[in-house]
Amino acid sequence: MASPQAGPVAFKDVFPEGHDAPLVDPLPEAGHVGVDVEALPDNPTHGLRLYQGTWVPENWVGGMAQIQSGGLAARPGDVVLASPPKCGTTWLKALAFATMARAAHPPGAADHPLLRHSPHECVPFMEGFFGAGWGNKLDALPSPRLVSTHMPYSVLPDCIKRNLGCKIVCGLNVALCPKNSTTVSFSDVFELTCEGKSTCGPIWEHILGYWNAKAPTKTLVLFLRYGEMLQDTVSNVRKLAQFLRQPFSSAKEESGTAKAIVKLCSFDGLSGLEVNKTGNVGFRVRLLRQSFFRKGGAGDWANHMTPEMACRLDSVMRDKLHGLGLHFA
Ligand SMILES: Nc1ncnc2c1ncn2[C@@H]1O[C@H](COP(=O)(O)OS(=O)(=O)O)[C@@H](OP(=O)(O)O)[C@H]1O
Repeated sequence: MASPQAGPVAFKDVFPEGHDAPLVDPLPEAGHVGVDVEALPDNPTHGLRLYQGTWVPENWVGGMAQIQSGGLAARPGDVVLASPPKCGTTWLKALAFATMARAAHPPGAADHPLLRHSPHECVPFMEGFFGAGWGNKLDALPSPRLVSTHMPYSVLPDCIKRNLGCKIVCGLNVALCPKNSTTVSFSDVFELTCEGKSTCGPIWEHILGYWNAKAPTKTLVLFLRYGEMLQDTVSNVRKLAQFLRQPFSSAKEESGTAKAIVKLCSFDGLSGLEVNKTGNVGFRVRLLRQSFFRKGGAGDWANHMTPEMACRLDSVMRDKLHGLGLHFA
């Protein structure tokens, strides 16, 4: 079992060249991929393309294709955070990083990386890295690596799916309450979301892919649900630590360290930091705070959506995920 003392991830390993890396648009021209990419004609502003059955921003396609074509050599200890966009990725990144790196970076430390760097800097976004030509940086990271992706299971490379020790943590907000985050953050694309044309959608396919992968494959998949995490974050961090094979060693560690991790990664804690308001996430994002820390919590959808819209989206999700045993909040 990997011990936290083995020095799993540490900030310096993620960005070896430090925080001063220039802003790089991770999205080079996708056109060079050529195959299997169709324009989404009625949504030109969002620039989504259909890539292998998934709607993705044009500038992620190149990175995805590189990962699929052998760019990434998965290793047994790799941990992949796989969540649809706007479903709690930032929080999941912070919690997983703080948990895995707790030996190198105790969560209460005054110089903890998450106080100086965005969670998106601490956990590299795979397709963005490859798209920006930084794939070799992931190669250089020591095991166990912690990376993130918005790719659905169907698009993930086989080396991750078949690697006995690879672990996937899937953040699930939408399965319980799709109207909460995705469509609020992207409220102008409500209709398209209902049709499945949302970033890395159809969103139900994203959920189904990882959900169905749990049983038959050897890949280890853990689902964490945003709503449940809001209700009892400490228990979910305990579950996460166990899944990562870095369980808290004692009740004392659990009550101290786990609670410190939760505090460090809380919405109020992270969103108030200067780095998360104006900082550099390693790639170009306009309106940083609005993108990753808009409101937090559950239920804000009611301020952005009519009851009819909410009902429609619930009904679409219920219909698509029928029989999975996933309940709606
Ligand atoms: N620490 C913490 N705790 C609880 N909730 C948090 C946290 N950090 C981010 N968020 C909320 O997550 C929403 C953004 O989703 P993502 O992080 O998945 O966005 S992204 O895909 O990485 O762009 C977005 O939700 P909304 O505010 O409803 O838009 C964020 O507020």
